[in-house]
Amino acid sequence: MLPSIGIVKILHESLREFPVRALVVDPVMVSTSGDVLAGPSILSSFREELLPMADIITPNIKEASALLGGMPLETVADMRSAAKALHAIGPRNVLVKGGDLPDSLDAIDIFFDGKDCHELRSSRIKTRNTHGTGCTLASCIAAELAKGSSMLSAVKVAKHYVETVLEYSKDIFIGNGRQGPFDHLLRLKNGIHNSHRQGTFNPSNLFLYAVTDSQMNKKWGRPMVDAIEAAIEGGATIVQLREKDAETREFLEMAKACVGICRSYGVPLLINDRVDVALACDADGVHVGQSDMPARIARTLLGPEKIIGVSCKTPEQAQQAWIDGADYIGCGGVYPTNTKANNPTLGLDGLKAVCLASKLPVVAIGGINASNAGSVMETGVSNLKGVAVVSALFDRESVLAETRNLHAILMEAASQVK
Ligand SMILES: Cc1ncc(COP(=O)(O)OP(=O)(O)O)c(N)n1
Ligand SMILES: Cc1nc(C(=O)O)sc1CCOP(=O)(O)O
Ligand SMILES: [Mg+2]
Repeated sequence: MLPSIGIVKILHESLREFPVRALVVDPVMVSTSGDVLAGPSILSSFREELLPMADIITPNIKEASALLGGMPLETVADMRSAAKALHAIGPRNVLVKGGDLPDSLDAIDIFFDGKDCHELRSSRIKTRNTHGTGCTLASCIAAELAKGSSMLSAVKVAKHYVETVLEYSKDIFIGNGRQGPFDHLLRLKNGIHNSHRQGTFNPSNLFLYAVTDSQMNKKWGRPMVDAIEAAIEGGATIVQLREKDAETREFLEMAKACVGICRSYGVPLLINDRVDVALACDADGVHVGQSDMPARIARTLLGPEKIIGVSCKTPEQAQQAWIDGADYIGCGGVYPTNTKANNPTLGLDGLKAVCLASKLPVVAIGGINASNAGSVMETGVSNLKGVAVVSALFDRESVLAETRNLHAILMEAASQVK
């Protein structure tokens, strides 16, 4: 809430001097309750100074109309035109919030990124407790961007959060006045933070990352589901189904069976390469490499809740993974491997360079086994969260024993680093 031209100017100068990673501008002028919070005198400084710097602006329809010189906004089509007109002023993305749109059963927002216009719908919750919804939405977008989400994904998560909290707090009665507040602590109170399916990705899941290989399991004469169950029993904290030879239908059937096993243990299951298979079996996410579907597109297809990992061998790729909205990076080959043909070896220095280039959690992969896993973990880079392993678990007689042993080694190394 910036009530004077002087304050807008100081903010503008400070942001030029100390640029931020992502600037979310909620041009607070008229509240949902109709109160005027910043007068028309500062409209031009908003337009000229703040809006062009913004990564996203989030006006409600009254604010969008005011910023556009009183343009009437009564329909979704008007909101689309307004989003485009506001984009022309300079912000990189625009979200026009239609919560106050008359005659609409849903709460419809229009998101425009300069190219595509998205209509984002959520159900309209009947409640008087709407105080602070706009501020919460903008803050949640900022928090999601800080965590590395793409813009559209951040907006979707924020909208979903506001909708969920409105529903949760719709019957609270406290205080006086026409509107009541809503209760942001829903997740804590409902224990949602304990469930990776409903919350966001937990980087500690990367600690012991088991990547399957059907050839190896065939060689040892065991079904894939048995191998996965043994790995989980031994301490695997996440599983990736990596099927390089299977036909789509066979892959999907296997994936469904593996989802069942992993879900019964509360361990996330990711699908390597195939976003379609991940969607079809409702896996927890995908892992994609530099020649697979780009993570940015996978995020659009899978939505904000699914886990997306990206293989990165260079600091540039690591920076891109963050921009694309990935949840974690798989970095390798740390050591030479026979499991993936022609895979370049980065060594521990290459691994460190990738870790330092990103805030995303990283899992190391490639030639890692019981004899070198400790050294990998002891590199001590704070965002290196674990190791991903194929042959050292699955090209062995006892998956259970190998996973247990590796888990113990990693626990020991992690305690040294602390
Ligand atoms: C955890 C993890 N890291 C890296 C990879 C390799 O992915 P990619 O480069 O796409 O190669 P393929 O595995 O698809 O051959 C991975 N699968 N998992
Ligand atoms: C699947 C994969 N990706 C790699 C990468 O460097 O991105 S190395 C690799 C194979 C890892 O198998 P193992 O644990 O048997 O060495
Ligand atoms: Mg791949």
